[in-house]
Amino acid sequence: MILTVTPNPSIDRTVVLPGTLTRGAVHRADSVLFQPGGKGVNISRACVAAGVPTVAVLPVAAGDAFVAELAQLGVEVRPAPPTGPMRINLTITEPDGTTTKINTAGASVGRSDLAHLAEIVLDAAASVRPRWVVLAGSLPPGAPADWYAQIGAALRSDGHRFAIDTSEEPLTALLAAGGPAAPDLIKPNAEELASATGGDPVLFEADPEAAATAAARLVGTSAGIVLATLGAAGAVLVDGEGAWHATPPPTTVVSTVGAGDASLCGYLLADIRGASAPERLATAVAYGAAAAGLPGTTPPTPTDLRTAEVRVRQLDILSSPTPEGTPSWQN
Ligand SMILES: O=P(O)(O)OC[C@@]1(O)O[C@H](CO)[C@@H](O)[C@@H]1O
Repeated sequence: MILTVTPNPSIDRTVVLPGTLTRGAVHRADSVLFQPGGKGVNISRACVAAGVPTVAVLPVAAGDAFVAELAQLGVEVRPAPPTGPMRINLTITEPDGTTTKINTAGASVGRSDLAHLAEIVLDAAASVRPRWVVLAGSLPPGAPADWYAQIGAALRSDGHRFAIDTSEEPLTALLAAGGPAAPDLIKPNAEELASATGGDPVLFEADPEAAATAAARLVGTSAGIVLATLGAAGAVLVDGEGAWHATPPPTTVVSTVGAGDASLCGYLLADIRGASAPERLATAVAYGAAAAGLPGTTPPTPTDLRTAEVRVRQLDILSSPTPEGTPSWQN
């Protein structure tokens, strides 16, 4: 069972262009997709496709078509306030896989809405006893940047393991909080890793060792495990035992939307079945690559995966011991 929390869900509208996007020009679309979106929602959808039970907590009215559509896809939703209009996020894809995304802000929340959302998350976690709670995506306007840190600390004190995929201020606030609010797992992309560690995202995608070295600085202080996705360069995994890099199979990219969510989901699914760290990373990368090969925000199913073609290698970035003989991030 994986419990996902998406405080700022979206309807993902994807416009598929037959050619290259030109700023200022009029285009005619090949097709248009409308899909339920938001990072936690995408993870719940991938769980269902893999046959793993999931519950998705999100601010939405119980009678909303969004909930009905997710129910039809097999995702059980625990609705929470506020129930303002669901935001619509726009994706434009080009035939070569170039993906342009414009995300809107979402409905504003007040203090009591957030308290109610937190209560629903904690109640859901207490009733379904998930193997993982995933807190994912941006926070809606009006939410304090440290909302994830607050809910993370509450989940931790109730004995839950939680993973986080977020960006900008909520990520900064979470990493700064540390202590009981430190997540068991974070899944930054190259840009988020760079913003958290002061590095260069272009360098991280070109040099996975550099990405892993930066990620290692967060392990043990800001997070238990870092799974950093690096686009076409695959992903690196750094935990208390070591560091690994995995490259994806050759992939014809259709839409990169949700590839990071799929990677995180793949990692968690492999973790639940007791896989080793390199296997967890391989599954994450297979899921991310499969998602990138699918249109719009379409989560992969197990039949889309080419896990055997993922190449994993151990990185020796953690092998230089401190004088006491333990890697510095474990001190
Ligand atoms: O604005 P956020 O919350 O950061 O991201 C939202 C979003 O881009 O994330 C998913 C892909 O990861 C999409 O389904 C959705 O539109």
